[in-house]
Amino acid sequence: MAEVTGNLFIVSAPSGAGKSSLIQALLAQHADMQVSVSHTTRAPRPGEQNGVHYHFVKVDDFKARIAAGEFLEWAEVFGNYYGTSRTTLEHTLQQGIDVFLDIDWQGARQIRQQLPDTIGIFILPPSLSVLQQRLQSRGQDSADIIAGRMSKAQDEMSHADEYDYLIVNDDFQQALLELRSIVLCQRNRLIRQQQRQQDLLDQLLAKSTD
Ligand SMILES: Nc1ncnc2c1ncn2[C@@H]1O[C@H](COP(=O)(O)OP(=O)(O)OP(=O)(O)O)[C@@H](O)[C@H]1O
Ligand SMILES: Nc1nc2c(ncn2[C@@H]2O[C@H](COP(=O)(O)O)[C@@H](O)[C@H]2O)c(=O)[nH]1
Repeated sequence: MAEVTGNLFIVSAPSGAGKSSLIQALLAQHADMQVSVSHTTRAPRPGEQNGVHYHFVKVDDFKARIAAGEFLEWAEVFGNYYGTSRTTLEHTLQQGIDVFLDIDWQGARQIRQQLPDTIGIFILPPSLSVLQQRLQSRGQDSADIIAGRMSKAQDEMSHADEYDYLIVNDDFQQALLELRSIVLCQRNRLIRQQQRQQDLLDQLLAKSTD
């Protein structure tokens, strides 16, 4: 039996809609899934650890990695660079591990062009005022940064129709249940599909040796 590769899930949302919280809550229930740790030129927030939340790098370092083709996707978001390491992601998927990318719509487009089987999930806030309250109550960004992120929220949401699934994150537990259902259904589908392909291959090989 051939090895089953992992599923790749992209989760996007306007800043503060709750995508990181939802992914972390799902991973707490499924230790066999992982979230990709991006590189960023953004300064760490209080409590953020290098290599855990992000790989924090300088702009020159990030640009050198772009030039070396290290990123499967990268984008400038809210004035900082963010990118996904190609080799780390490929290695994790090859081990059969499902991976989440917490990335913006620009990165999602780049991934879809290269890996069309990727499953895209877009998280919507119940309203813009709730989004603003969440950014404020998170208590990690200045008023200026929150204003900048709010000004980009509608632009990010205008790309929601490029994704396979939409989840409105109003009640957190309900949204988590929806995310979990999508992920588990897709996982079962991929396992069945890969098993069918393997069965077909086995039959062809058996015939050719008859
Ligand atoms: N359903 C919910 N109800 C109330 N608060 C929520 C809900 N979902 C998330 N939050 C809170 O909203 C804040 C923003 O959530 P989170 O950091 O997960 O957003 P995000 O989409 O990952 O943002 P960013 O793109 O800026 O990283 C956090 O303080 C989180 O605890
Ligand atoms: N295209 C990419 N976007 C990314 C990546 N990592 C994070 N992000 C997105 O940036 C914003 C801001 O994140 P924050 O941690 O500063 O709040 C958010 O929309 C993330 O999804 C990436 O590797 N590529």
